[in-house]
Amino acid sequence: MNSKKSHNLAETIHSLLGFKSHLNSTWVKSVCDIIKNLPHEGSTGNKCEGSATDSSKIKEELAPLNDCLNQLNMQRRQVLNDLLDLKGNIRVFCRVRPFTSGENLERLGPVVALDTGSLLLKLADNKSKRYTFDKVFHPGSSQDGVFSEVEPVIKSVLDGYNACIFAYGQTGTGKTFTMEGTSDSPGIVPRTIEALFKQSAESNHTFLVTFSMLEIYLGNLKDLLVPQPMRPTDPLPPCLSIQSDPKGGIEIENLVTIQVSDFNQALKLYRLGCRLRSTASTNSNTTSSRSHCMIRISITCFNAPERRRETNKIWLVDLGGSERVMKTKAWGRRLDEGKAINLSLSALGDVINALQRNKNHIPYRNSKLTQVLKDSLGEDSKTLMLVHVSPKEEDLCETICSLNFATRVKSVHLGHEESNEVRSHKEAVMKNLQQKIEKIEDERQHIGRKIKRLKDKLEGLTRTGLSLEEQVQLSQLSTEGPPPDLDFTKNRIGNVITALPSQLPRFMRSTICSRRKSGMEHQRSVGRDPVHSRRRQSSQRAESVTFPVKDNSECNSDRSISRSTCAAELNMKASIDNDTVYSQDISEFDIKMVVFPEQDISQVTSNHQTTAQVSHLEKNRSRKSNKCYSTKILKVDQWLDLYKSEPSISGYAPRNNWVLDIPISEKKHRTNGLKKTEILWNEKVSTYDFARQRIHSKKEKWATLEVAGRSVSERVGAKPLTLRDLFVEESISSFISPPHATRGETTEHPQDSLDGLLIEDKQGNK
Ligand SMILES: Nc1ncnc2c1ncn2[C@@H]1O[C@H](COP(=O)(O)OP(=O)(O)OP(=O)(O)O)[C@@H](O)[C@H]1O
Repeated sequence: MNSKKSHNLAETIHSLLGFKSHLNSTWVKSVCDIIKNLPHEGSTGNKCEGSATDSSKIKEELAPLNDCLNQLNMQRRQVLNDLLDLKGNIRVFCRVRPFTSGENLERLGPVVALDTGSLLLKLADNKSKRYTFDKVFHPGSSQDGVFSEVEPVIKSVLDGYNACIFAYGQTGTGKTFTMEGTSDSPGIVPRTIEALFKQSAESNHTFLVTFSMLEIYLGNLKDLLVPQPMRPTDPLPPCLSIQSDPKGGIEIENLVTIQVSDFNQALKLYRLGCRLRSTASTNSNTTSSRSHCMIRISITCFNAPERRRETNKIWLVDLGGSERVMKTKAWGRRLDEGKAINLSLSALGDVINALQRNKNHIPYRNSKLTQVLKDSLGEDSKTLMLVHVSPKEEDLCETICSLNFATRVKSVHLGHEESNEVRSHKEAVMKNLQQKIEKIEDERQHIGRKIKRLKDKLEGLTRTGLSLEEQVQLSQLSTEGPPPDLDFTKNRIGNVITALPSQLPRFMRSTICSRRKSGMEHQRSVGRDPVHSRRRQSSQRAESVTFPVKDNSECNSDRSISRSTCAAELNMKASIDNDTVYSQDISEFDIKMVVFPEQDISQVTSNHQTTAQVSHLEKNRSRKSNKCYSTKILKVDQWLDLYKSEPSISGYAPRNNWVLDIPISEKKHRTNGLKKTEILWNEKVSTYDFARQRIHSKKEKWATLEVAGRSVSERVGAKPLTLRDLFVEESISSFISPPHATRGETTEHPQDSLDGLLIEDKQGNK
């Protein structure tokens, strides 16, 4: 059965729903079950008897092996969980950044790493304070070393647990280095993706892995996999809103979720997403992250009862840098960003602290960050917080703040300091568990290899059951009703807004005031000049405010009011204050309010709906009460097709010519025989690597070079780029996204005018 047939079949089954009274969701489920168990085309008909006997023999051999593997999986899950329980479901690590070039290496810093679990902070007057964590990574620690401590959590994710890994710390202390890393030393995100795929391949199950990436900038959620408009006439991407289901599961409406089949695909998506992150130059970091960057990897596995959940997820979060605004002397937009980051970080601290203390009330609703992570923090989720500190004397205050935050987060240990005896007993038990895990792992691998060999043999003889995709379709059909409309190719950005809610019951859909219209949509419906309509709305500038609302609905949504700046407009205004590389900051400037189901139904009734329509709504509501919001999963091609006819992908600047500001000076140099030009873009250095791309001829200058405007990332005279071009262009050779500037670099040829800017090609032609 190919996927097309399955899709049609799914549609056909669904179209029969409601025709007769017995054709209800239970009926759909039983039909689906029958289909799942049907023999396949290849396995019937004129198959020779010999191969049938062979395959039944192989199946006979496979059955006990699979049972055994499942047993081992279950054992491993149990032992690993015991180990993590002992270690603590919320663990806090501390990483001390080494001195970087340009910093005064002669003076010793105040942070002294004592052993693998504690560090000493030297304070004034010969005083010092000792801090203890689950693990301390010294300045010389490697990315490998860090990841080895993270790996058990990844295993837990494959076992069906939700997890969250955070990088916390003052700006410039190495959070992005730890999470993203560099080409030579990849960080936690690429390693996690790699480990997930590697371990899932070794498992006897098939996993459906999806990738999403968003950032929380100034309190607003922004999809990092959606190219963002830079011109006022560009359509706006759909608004993201947080939905919660009765079981406490969190889903983000409209968040692009892409099915990834291997490490390379996921990594390419990650790197494209990294390009869209809001970064800016601050006193502390030339490429400071001004937002929380969140990567969500979801895993679905059917028919694996030993897993904790059928679908679970891991969030990898590079938090915005905490900062003391007094010190950074930030003002204007930088100040707003700093405040928004600090507010949400303290909300995160409150949540983790409340979880650690088993409090009845967990204040998830105090920030978007904690709302998004609600189902991945606490309960049986695994949480890792990596707190980063600077080795510098002048950062002592920030270091104390970060260490106090970390101590607060692991507060469960406070006041319950274990005696040496208890600790050594615990360590012995953990060691024992660790050895057990290793033994089970060896056995698993041995049996896994046997199973693989047999399966390969079997595959040559007969086709296996339904593909994962078919399983997903059938599963969605049997649990939620309508199959997801995967035909996105005809939908464009604006249409997605309308396409998505059409599959939700009315009460789940956003109201007029909750929906942000795309530029095009707005133009169409209001018939006004989009520039004017936007400007009218963009007068607000603030961070998101969330009001806790008592939720007595079966399917509550967080009711929030978001206001923020219209970046498209701000980009147009040349202000030195607005130099955040926020290519996508087209955030909401209207009031967003997600209406509760009951309220919505009563509204509909009062709007003279027929009884039949209301009962249809009710039916939908009860169907959706099992699962409030179903994620639409796109294949990479479907996602690329969504934006295939974009004239230019303004949000994603090509990797090696990252131009988002007015160049003020440039320098040229030669590295390994390759000519490079580095241009200082208003405190931000972009590297042009001519070995990789020859696009920098005179004709192909960026608009920024010719127009004395700001933040126009559009090439003049060059072929317009599509998302597909950029996706294909991404090479896996390096992990790092935009070229990271080296601090303290000076320029050789300062120049104030754009006219004199010369770009060299590989041959050195000007
Ligand atoms: N462990 C490390 N080893 C080597 N270099 C490091 C390490 N940690 C950080 N760095 C370097 O320090 C600089 C700042 O690091 P990074 O940008 O990761 O900080 P950050 O905490 O993410 O800052 P922000 O919050 O402003 O984004 C980078 O040049 C990075 O390469």
